[in-house]
Amino acid sequence: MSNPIPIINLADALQPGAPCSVEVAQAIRAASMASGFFYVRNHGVPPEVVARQFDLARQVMALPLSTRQALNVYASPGMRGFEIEGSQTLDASARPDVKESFQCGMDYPDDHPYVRAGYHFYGHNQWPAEMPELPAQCNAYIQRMLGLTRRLMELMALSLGLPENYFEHTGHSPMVTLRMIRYPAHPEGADERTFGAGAHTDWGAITVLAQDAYGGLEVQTPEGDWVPATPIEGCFVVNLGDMIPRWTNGLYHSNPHRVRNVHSRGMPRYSIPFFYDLDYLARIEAVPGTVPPGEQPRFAPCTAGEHLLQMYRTTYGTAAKAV
Ligand SMILES: O=C(O)CCC(=O)C(=O)O
Ligand SMILES: [Fe+2]
Repeated sequence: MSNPIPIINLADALQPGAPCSVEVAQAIRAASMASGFFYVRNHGVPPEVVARQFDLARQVMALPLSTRQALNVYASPGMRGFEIEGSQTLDASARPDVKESFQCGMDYPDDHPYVRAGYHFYGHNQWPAEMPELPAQCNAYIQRMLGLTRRLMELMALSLGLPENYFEHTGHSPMVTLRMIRYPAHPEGADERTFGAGAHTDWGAITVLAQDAYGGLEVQTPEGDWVPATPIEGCFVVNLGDMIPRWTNGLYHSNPHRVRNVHSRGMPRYSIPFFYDLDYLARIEAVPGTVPPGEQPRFAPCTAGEHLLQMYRTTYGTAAKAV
């Protein structure tokens, strides 16, 4: 089957005002109105940067269970640290996810107003002492991803007929999560309710996913079929999170996706999603031109922080409610 997820070439659209920005924005609009998934190629992040992050993912997930348990996400107000296998159930009708991960975000200083206010997601990272270089290495990758997602937000604004900088104010102190996931081989004899990551939509604004060569990610099309998001060398998979349909009154989609590590011949699969989830206080309500005259917006306005907190509580169960 041909791959229905389009590939968008960012080469001549990486800078504000770049000559191909409008054409690229149109391609983003088409993909966003379909499944909300597309690949980006020539995205400006060198292959060696991505390869190094995969090396780190393998190393960090190979740390002893005792380290991973001591630094588990529940010990951190912002859900930073290790997710032990079975912690998260992305699809409430399925079994707990067969995956484990390490997640980190931006370390805002103690005197940052959001840290002082105790906003969720502005807590500190939990770093394993065994890998002293990890904080700087992850931070460098986060900065790369931030540059790319900010540009994608500009192209998204253009795609909606808005000024390129329309969303700029929503990204001042963003919530971001860098996640390095290890999927063990799909358990033999597993039933149909078993997934590496159960069917879910992402919750934030934009996700940029690096995946290894095995595949296993599937995306639901608007018709309801599941299609593979086959790995393509040099490309990231980009998908929209639920904040974008809220922002576009349902014009753009954040489609369900899921993972089963069934193509790796028994090897673990690694993936590295980067979630760009906006400023905690960013208000999310239908942007101009998306609500037909005489109609009411389909979604109640909310802040990005409120929306995200609700989703964490739903999928991590009661333990996350305590944080
Ligand atoms: O591992 C993947 O390919 C996708 C992961 C994912 O969808 C997520 O973490 O939200
Ligand atoms: Fe996802």
